[in-house]
Amino acid sequence: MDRLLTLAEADAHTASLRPLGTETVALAAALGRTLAAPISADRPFPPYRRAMMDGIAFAADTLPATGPVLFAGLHAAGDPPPGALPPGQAWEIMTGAVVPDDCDTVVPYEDLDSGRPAASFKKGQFIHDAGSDADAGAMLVAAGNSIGPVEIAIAASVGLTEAEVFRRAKVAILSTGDEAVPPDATPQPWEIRRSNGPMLEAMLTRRGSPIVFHDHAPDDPAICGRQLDEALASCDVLLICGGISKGKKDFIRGLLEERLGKPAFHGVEQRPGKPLAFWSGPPAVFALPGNPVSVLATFTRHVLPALSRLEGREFSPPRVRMNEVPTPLPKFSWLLTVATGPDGTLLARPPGNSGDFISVAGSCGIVEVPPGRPADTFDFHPFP
Ligand SMILES: Nc1nc2c(c(=O)[nH]1)N[C@H]1C(S)=C(S)[C@@H](COP(=O)(O)OP(=O)(O)OC[C@H]3O[C@@H](n4cnc5c(N)ncnc54)[C@H](O)[C@@H]3O)O[C@H]1N2
Ligand code: MOO
Repeated sequence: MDRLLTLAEADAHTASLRPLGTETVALAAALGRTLAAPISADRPFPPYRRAMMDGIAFAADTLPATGPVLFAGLHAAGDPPPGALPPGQAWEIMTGAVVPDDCDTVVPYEDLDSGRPAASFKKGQFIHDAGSDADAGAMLVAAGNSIGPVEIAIAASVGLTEAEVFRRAKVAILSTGDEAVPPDATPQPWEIRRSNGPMLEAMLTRRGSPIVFHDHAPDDPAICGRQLDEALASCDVLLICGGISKGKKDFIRGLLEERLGKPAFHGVEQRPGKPLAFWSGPPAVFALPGNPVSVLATFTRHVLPALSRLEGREFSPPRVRMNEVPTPLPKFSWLLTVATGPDGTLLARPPGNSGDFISVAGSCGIVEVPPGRPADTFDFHPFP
């Protein structure tokens, strides 16, 4: 490890990462991606005066003072505008139909009384005016926004079948350690089953990252070196877990230095996750400290924002309040695992130590507790 960096100093290094580029994909495949070109209105929204209720449409000033209103006919959604409405009469109109130019009011069926509008209606009611949501040519969604279901709806409504989006970062995972055997193996009493790889794969899958390589390296530098070469050749971001601290078998830094030179940093004033190392690449490499809660916390705090940046979107953590204000550590930032409490506030869910991932079951993210002095609000980094 080198001089320990503060979180802000570490962030300054990962801030050097730049978006990988853009591509055009089918609209359905754009879900979860970042928009690279704005979506603009091809016509006004709504494109015509839209009836908002099933009922009748008429010109309020022409209605006879008493008696039932005569219906001129039925005007449904999808019908072109009808001819002129005879004065004093009304169309039966359906939700989504064009309100004819010579009508100014819609009254729902349930507000009719003896065949005429109950007195309480207001002229102009239940009409969604053309262009009242957006003018033709207006930008509806700016580049840089995440594409969710609403953005898909907007894109479809302006006639897009494809979207220009930022490329996804291709991720490789290499976990390490002779003691960590596959989940389907029966471990010896001195062994454990691997959990870091499956956890990282789950996090990445949740956020839609393509995983192009996933393997486990033994504590053998020659074999591990070959695996590193294969991983580095296939990915935009390599995640290694374990083998990055001070142990006699922690040779990950040396192997990476042979290939990529000195790391941008190795060691951050944070708990858990102090031995985190980063090479800016390409490919960018994060060597995550092997303890499972360290992997969880460093991936969430450092890798997720870096993946967002490579994919064209800056992540800014929301500020949150905690159910109980945590006592800060004297010198290190605390990456504190939290869960959502029954009243919606965040509850601390700290592990016993950074090997204790059982205690953090049910957590939903980490809050960053700055060192030294107590705070009221905290940056929140949710899990994907
Ligand atoms: N002399 C020092 N020793 C340690 C320091 C230090 O500063 N000086 N830092 C400690 C901290 S903090 C951490 S975190 C760990 C990180 O060490 P490594 O990145 O080298 O990780 P490993 O030693 O390989 O493993 C640590 C721990 O995690 C378990 N592990 C590893 N891989 C997996 C996996 N795929 N699934 C589940 N569990 C895994 C491993 O068995 C170890 O128990 O170093 C401290 N030591
Ligand atoms: O800080 Mo290490 O990441 O706790 O065990």
